[in-house]
Amino acid sequence: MSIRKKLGQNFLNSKLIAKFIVDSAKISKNNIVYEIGIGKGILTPFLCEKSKNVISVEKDVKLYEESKVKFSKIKNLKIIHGDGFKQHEKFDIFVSNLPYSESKNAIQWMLMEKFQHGIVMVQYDFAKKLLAEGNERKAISVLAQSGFEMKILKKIGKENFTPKPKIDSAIMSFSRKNTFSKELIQSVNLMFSFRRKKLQNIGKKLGLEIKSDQRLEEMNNNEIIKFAKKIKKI
Ligand SMILES: C[S@@+](CC[C@H](N)C(=O)[O-])C[C@H]1O[C@@H](n2cnc3c(N)ncnc32)[C@H](O)[C@@H]1O
Repeated sequence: MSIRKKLGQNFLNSKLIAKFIVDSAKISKNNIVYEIGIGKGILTPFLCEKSKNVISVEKDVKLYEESKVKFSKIKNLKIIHGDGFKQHEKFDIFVSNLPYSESKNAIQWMLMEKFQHGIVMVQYDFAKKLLAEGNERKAISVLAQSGFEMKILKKIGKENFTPKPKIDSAIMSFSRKNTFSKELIQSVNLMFSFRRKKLQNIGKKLGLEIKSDQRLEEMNNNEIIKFAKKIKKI
């Protein structure tokens, strides 16, 4: 697979949309903003104008080097070469046009972090999956809905990216409700791997005695998280 595909390098080509993203992030002069994937840097200078500091991480060494040169005069910007999901930086607001190849990981990472709100671009279909209800829910929908208040702010046509991807995107807002541990996230994923099973059968598989013939798909998000906390202990 090419680096471009592996790292989800479809760059936003509209300054108007970049400004919309930055305005939606409701940044003030005492905020530290964290960006994953500086790319060609369409968001970054606008983020720097509004905030106290911006930390931007880029995995592609070529793009990292280019942006170091391009933005050498911006004093409140720190650019890091590496994996944005493996840094230990403190920040208030998360902003990213996410590499699509990492959407699910990114949401799981966001759930474990402590920031209050974020603006994130994802593929439109993935945004719909995050907001899915009832039977349509996946583990990631239950997790994201339990951790964040989420909204699609704007659908963005694929023509606004270079190179043009196959599908449209969506700008989403995320407001923190809960933070989750890695173990809890794993238990919810585990429960969904037994999707059609009754709770007592899921329990049996895990060596737990649970007296309930309720099925996962009949449970609301709170009930699923409560059950996941119970099995997390094993
Ligand atoms: C969809 S592009 C967005 C780039 C730019 N922010 C924009 O809006 O045009 C995703 C960027 O994330 C970078 N990237 C992919 N995975 C990454 C990771 N794990 N950590 C940091 N950067 C990553 C890619 O190299 C690419 O520059």
